[in-house]
Amino acid sequence: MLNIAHKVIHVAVGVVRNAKGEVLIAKRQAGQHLAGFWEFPGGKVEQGECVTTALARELREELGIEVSEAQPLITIPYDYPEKRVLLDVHEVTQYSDSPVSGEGQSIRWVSQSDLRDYTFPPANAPIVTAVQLPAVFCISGEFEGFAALRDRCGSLQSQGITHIQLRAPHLEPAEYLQVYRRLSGEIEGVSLFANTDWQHPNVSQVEQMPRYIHLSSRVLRAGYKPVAGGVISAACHDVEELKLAEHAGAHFVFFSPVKPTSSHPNTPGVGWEALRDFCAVAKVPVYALGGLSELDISQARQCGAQGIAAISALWGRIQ
Ligand SMILES: Nc1nc2c([nH]c(=O)n2[C@@H]2O[C@H](COP(=O)(O)OP(=O)(O)OP(=O)(O)O)[C@@H](O)[C@H]2O)c(=O)[nH]1
Ligand SMILES: [Mg+2]
Repeated sequence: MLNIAHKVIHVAVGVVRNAKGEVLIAKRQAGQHLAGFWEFPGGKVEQGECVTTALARELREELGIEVSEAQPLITIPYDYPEKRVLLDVHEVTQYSDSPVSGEGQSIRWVSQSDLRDYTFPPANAPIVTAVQLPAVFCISGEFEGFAALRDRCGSLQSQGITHIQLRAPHLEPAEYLQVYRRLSGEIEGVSLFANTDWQHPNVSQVEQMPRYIHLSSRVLRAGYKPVAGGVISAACHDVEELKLAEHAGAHFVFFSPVKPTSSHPNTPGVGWEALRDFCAVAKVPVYALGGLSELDISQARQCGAQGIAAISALWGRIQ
């Protein structure tokens, strides 16, 4: 059994991409912990070493590359039966030399979408999610009529937005689903999340659930757990809701409000330190939400978030 007093092993892990956007993975070798699983390269942070120095050293040893720039992507605390690890994952944004197998391990370049075909250690699922998610997530604001909604989403897509949550509290449930389905069919290439706040889903409705589902905190607190198979996001305002979200199988969450926001004018922002504390305990990627724009991505990342989500800053921006 795991001795709770066991020291947490701090591990520096790197997401390395090539010019095609493929990600480098390596196979753990016989004799290593979790032998046979694919992993992202990296290794243990030594005593007195900072995580970025450890990352550069491990990637030099394992792949023969020189890392000159890396950005935090996600931290994952995870308890294996035999050890506790903290995976401190960084996106390697600049490196020199081509990666080669430095320790006899198999290495492979894999497209983002094919990562799902590989078997990673149990702690790694959120890394795969984080690699596949963008830094910016749009939540829809007001719109008048379907054509305006579709055009706005199309415009955002042409500006590089790939993930949108359809938030339309003014629509009745049946109309919401109709608009959602029609829009999904017309904006290919965008992952469109259905906000379940339009109803308390029950078992019969689960059958026709969209592939991308967003759970509002009200739905979360009602104990709703979607059937497996879709991609699930959830809204959280505190760690209690985070635990509910993780229990419901959420692949990623939104944490709000980081700053005061026009959609919730009477709620003060909780601030960056609260975001940092939240991200430190989250086992899934976190989007900072509330009064933020793309100018806040770097600060959000420094706090351990995946990036920012926004209504006002993105929805109003039409080319
Ligand atoms: N590098 C790496 N380690 C991971 C990942 N996922 C995961 O659970 N781990 C765990 O993190 C721990 C430390 O990683 P490591 O074994 O690569 O450390 P290392 O390079 O210093 O290896 P060594 O002890 O053989 O010298 C291991 O228990 C490993 O199973 C991952 O994606 N990459
Ligand atoms: Mg290693």
